[in-house]
Formats: sequence, structure tokens, C-alpha cells
Amino acid sequence: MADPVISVQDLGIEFFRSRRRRMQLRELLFHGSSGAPKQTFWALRNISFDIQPGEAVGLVGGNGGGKSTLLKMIAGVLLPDEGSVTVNGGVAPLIELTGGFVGELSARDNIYLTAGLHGLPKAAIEERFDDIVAFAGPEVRAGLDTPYRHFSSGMKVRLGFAVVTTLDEPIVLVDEVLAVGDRAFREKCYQRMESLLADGRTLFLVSHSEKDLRRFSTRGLYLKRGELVMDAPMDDVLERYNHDLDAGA
Ligand SMILES: Nc1ncnc2c1ncn2[C@@H]1O[C@H](COP(=O)(O)OP(=O)(O)OP(=O)(O)O)[C@@H](O)[C@H]1O
Repeated sequence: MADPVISVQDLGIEFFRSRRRRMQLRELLFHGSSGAPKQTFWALRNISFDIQPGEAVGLVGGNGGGKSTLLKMIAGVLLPDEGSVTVNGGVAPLIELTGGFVGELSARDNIYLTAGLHGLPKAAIEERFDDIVAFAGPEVRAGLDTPYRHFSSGMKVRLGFAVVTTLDEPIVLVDEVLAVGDRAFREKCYQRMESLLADGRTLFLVSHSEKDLRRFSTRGLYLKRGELVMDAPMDDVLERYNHDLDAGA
């Protein structure tokens, strides 16, 4: 078997439950800064799995289960408090609507910036620029020179998906963002994801759509309150997840 493209070992990350408001100087003087103990919780703990090149993996679980947090750790946006994530190869992440784009820059500049940060030389970006814009659609084309922060949610996803799936990175992470696009655009995204998989890329998909999970993932990871409770073929994972939902577990 080939070396894993992603290897996660005993991964854990701890968050503060609530960020306390900043104390005023008067409160600090009279009450001191120690205050109540800070409450923390493990958003993910004891998570271990290996992913082989070309696998299509779906993350399943209820709200707050840790799916987005896991993708962010694979993307290197968050660092573990315990254990490790080893990624062999570049990652193209579409894990938040903003896709890491800079609000003040125009869409055009964001395309160059993001593609450049992922190692595409300027000539290659120029060559792909028209395809990116054509995929993103006429509204994005019309707004190419307006600041990205003025884009609607749908336009942000269109641009983000078009850019991220045009990069040459071997690992692609897609977090629930497709739900924002309209039906015609979603269908284009599905075809693009199919061609990425046919091309041998590794895909991680977070979705609450069973249909999408079955269509694009052969393997499922089920995260429940920060624990990996199942790692199995997607159909089996969905059966267990639905069973848990029905049982209110
Ligand atoms: N930066 C952060 N600081 C504190 N808590 C956080 C932070 N990011 C996420 N959390 C918490 O970690 C837990 C896991 O969140 P995460 O977004 O990974 O869940 P999810 O499975 O993607 O949920 P959903 O299906 O609702 O998108 C939640 O309780 C969330 O509130």
C-alpha cells in the first residue's frame, strides 16, 4: 500500500468554552485578574486515521461534532494541542465561505494571490484565469474588480470553488459550502469534483446532505462530540448516524 497522504495520530484540540469580555481597569484593580477558572473543552480528542492517495472521505456528524475543526487542522489553519497531523502534499481548502480571500482586495487580485500562494507561477495563473472566471459565472465576472467583501455569499462560493479546484494540489477539502450555491452551480461543482476524483486527487467533504455524501465519498468518518466513533464505508456510517439520530443519541 502507498504511504498515506494524511496521517492523523491521537489528535486533540482544546478550546475555551467562552471568551470572557475584557475587564475594565477598575474591575482589575479591585477584583484582580485571576477571576473564575477558564472553562475549556476538547473539540476533538483521541482521533487517529490514515488516508490513502485518491480516497474520497466524507465527514459525518451532528452540529458541533468537530468536522470543520478537523478540516482546519488538516489544512494547517489550527494546530493540535495533542497528537499530530501529517500531510504529504499540498492542500487546497475551501473550508469557509471566505476561502481565505482578502476582503479588501478585488476578486481579480484574490485569484492571483491565492493561486500564487499555492505555488502556481504567474504565467500558469494567466493561462487558467479565464477558465476560473468562466466557471465562477457572469456575476463574478462583472464584479472582478470590486472588493471581495462586497460579494454575496453565493458569489463568494462560486469564486472560492472555481479557484480552489483549479489549483494542482493533491488534497482538496470542501466544507459544506456547496449548500450556498444555486442548483445549476451545484451541478457544475459536482462534475468538477468527479473529475478531480478521476484525476486521483484526495477529497475530504463535510456535508449534511446524505445524497452528496453518498455520491462523493466511499469512506465515512463519523464525529460525535469530538470523538471519532466510526471509520467505515460511507453507507455503513450513514446507517449508524441515522440510527443515532432516530434514537436521539
Ligand atoms: N475557535 C473556536 N473557539 C472556541 N470554540 C470553537 C472554535 N471553533 C469551533 N469551536 C467549537 O468546537 C466545536 C466543534 O465545532 P465545529 O465547527 O468543528 O463543528 P462541526 O461538526 O463542523 O459543526 P456543524 O455541523 O454545525 O458545522 C463546537 O462546540 C464549536 O462551538
